[in-house]
Amino acid sequence: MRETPTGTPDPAAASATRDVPDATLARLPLYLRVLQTFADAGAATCSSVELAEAAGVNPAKVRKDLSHLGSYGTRGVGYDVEYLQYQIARGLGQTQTWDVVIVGAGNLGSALSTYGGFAPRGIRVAAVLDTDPSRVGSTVGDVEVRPLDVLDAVVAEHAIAIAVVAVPGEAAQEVADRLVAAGVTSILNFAPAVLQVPPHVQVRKVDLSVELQILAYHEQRKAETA
Ligand SMILES: NC(=O)c1ccc[n+]([C@@H]2O[C@H](COP(=O)([O-])OP(=O)(O)OC[C@H]3O[C@@H](n4cnc5c(N)ncnc54)[C@H](O)[C@@H]3O)[C@@H](O)[C@H]2O)c1
Repeated sequence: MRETPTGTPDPAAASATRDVPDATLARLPLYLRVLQTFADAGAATCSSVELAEAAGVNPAKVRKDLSHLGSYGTRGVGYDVEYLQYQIARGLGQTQTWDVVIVGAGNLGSALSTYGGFAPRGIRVAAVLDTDPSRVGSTVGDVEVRPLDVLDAVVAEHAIAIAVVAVPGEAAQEVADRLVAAGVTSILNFAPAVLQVPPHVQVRKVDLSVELQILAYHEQRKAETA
């Protein structure tokens, strides 16, 4: 069981995201940001319409998204802002700290490990590993780059379930195999490779070039219709 930042086991957090669709999960951080602006403005409650307008989502979708977290609001009153913030944070696993390991301490791995935006969301880079002896022993952010050989020990020591793959495409499958063997069950893959993993392991692939290509496509369409 992972622990909350205060060290208290949080069983509710472990089950909070069960059965929540990915599309809903992707909108929850947006709601969280909007709710923080409401809280900063001193609002104790908000309606689904207010939340929807501020988030740029339709109100029915907001209500459906929040119902996945067991949050239905109160008729005529709306949602309690503070409690909804807690429920969403719990749904996103942010009431607990998740230690992750980054494999590959090159341009991308280094940038990710020094990024300050993970910690507020309950993600801590516990280890950065690389096979290049010239990188091992250097420091990225607060973390010393260690050899890939310590993977098993690092995963066991920090009870790591989540890993980031930031190695060249040709090394990605071998790294994934080692991660799975070490006990990692979730992989965020940046490498240009389709990873083969057992069914109990979840892989999410990030490809910024695809995102840029989509924007380029829309720009081209705009230019064509102009
Ligand atoms: N998906 C995206 O949007 C996106 C964006 C940028 C880069 N990338 C990909 O991310 C990966 C990293 O890119 P980069 O620019 O940081 O490359 P890089 O060459 O700077 O870094 C790669 C690092 O991986 C290490 N490495 C190689 N084999 C290894 C292994 N078996 N185990 C552990 N470490 C190993 C290397 O020593 C190096 O430090 C590449 O596959 C690249 O194509 C993806």
